[in-house]
Amino acid sequence: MKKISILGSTGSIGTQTLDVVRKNPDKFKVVAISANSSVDLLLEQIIEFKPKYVAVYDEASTKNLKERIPSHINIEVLSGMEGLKTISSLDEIDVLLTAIVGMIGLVPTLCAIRNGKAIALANKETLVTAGKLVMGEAKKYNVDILPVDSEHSAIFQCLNGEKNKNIDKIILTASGGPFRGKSKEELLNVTKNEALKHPNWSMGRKISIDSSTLMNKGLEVIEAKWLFDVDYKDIDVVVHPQSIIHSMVQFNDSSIIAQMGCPDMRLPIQYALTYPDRMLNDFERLDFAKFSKFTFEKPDLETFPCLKLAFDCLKMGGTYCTVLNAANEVLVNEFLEDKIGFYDIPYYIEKTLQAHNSIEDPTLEEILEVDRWAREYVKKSIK
Ligand SMILES: NC(=O)C1=CN([C@@H]2O[C@H](COP(=O)(O)OP(=O)(O)OC[C@H]3O[C@@H](n4cnc5c(N)ncnc54)[C@H](OP(=O)(O)O)[C@@H]3O)[C@@H](O)[C@H]2O)C=CC1
Ligand SMILES: CC(=O)[C@@H](O)[C@H](O)COP(=O)(O)O
Ligand SMILES: [Mn+2]
Repeated sequence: MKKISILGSTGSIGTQTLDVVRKNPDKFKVVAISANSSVDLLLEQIIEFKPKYVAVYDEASTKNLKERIPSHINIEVLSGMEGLKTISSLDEIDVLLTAIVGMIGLVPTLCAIRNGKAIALANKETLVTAGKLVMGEAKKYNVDILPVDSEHSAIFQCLNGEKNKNIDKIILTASGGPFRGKSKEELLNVTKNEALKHPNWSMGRKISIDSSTLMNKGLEVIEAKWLFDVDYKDIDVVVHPQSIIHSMVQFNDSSIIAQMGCPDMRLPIQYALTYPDRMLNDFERLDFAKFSKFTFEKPDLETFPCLKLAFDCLKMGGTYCTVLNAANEVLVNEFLEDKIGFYDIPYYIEKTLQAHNSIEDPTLEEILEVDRWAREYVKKSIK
């Protein structure tokens, strides 16, 4: 029985994780759940999964939840960052599944690692903002970081039984998002509702906007660099609009191994929880006869500058990726609130990067400070 704590149980990845648990009650037990403020859904999850702990980040929502939990239910209710850290490092858990969105997941993830907990990592922003630090701590504490992101799970599966040094390159597939094939002129005035319509995946709002700008692929390039210890020059991005090949690895003998499947995040979630085993499930099987073609294209870096900015940040190193991530989090939020346009996202990210004095080998405190600086700089710039 694997005992799980979930950061962000109410979101897209969180609820799909609970679905995997629901189907396998003899294999998994949810010990702790958490959210920012989705009290109604937390209450339903508490009643169904009977966790021992719940952490709510938002203070008013914590109070609201406490008042509504039926008196016969025995559960410890925690609050704020301390609550997230506590449920990430509980003695009774085996794995922390990070389904929280944004770099707010960094500190609790580090806390879990330092307490020897395996990490099933969906929260890519944690590795984007502090990849070197997180992977260094994972090595020091001998902790597995098991990828949940579909592309990284695919690469992880392709590398199963292989030695990393034989990698020629990693080929990350991208759907191209809802605006694939459009020109810059056509995208100048797109709305958030258009940007939220991902062609193949149903996901949370932040990652959906990131997919529409191709920043998601940029964040994934950075995530891949840290997870698989490869140089940015050895990571290629190819647009594959069908999202059936989830990513590939080319080895030094020219052989390419790909991982495929129907687009369903429950598979990489399940694999991260059962690794190194596989587990029978009833998920849809891929029917090749249904596909008249699999297609591949080069990403359009002119129309989607965010992907190039991510490569540039990896190349420059230091704290540039921290700034990229922080600026992007603020700007995506502003776009979702209709306060800025689609192309303001790359414009203000670039402006913030240009104003940044990078720090080599930053400590956690320096990363948090750079993150704070970048957020403030962006907010002042767009006023
Ligand atoms: N969705 C997907 O298919 C994929 C997602 N990912 C990555 O997984 C992560 C989660 O994405 P997704 O599930 O789509 O996001 P959602 O927006 O659907 O869910 C986010 C979750 O995080 C919680 N949360 C947000 N802020 C806080 C906070 N301050 N404290 C505690 N909890 C918080 C939310 O709680 P509340 O409900 O209260 O707001 C919610 O449970 C992201 O990093 C994303 O990039 C990676 C691959 C695929
Ligand atoms: C499901 C998943 O892992 C997402 O990150 C997805 O890959 C988004 O698709 P694109 O960013 O390729 O549009
Ligand atoms: Mn992905």
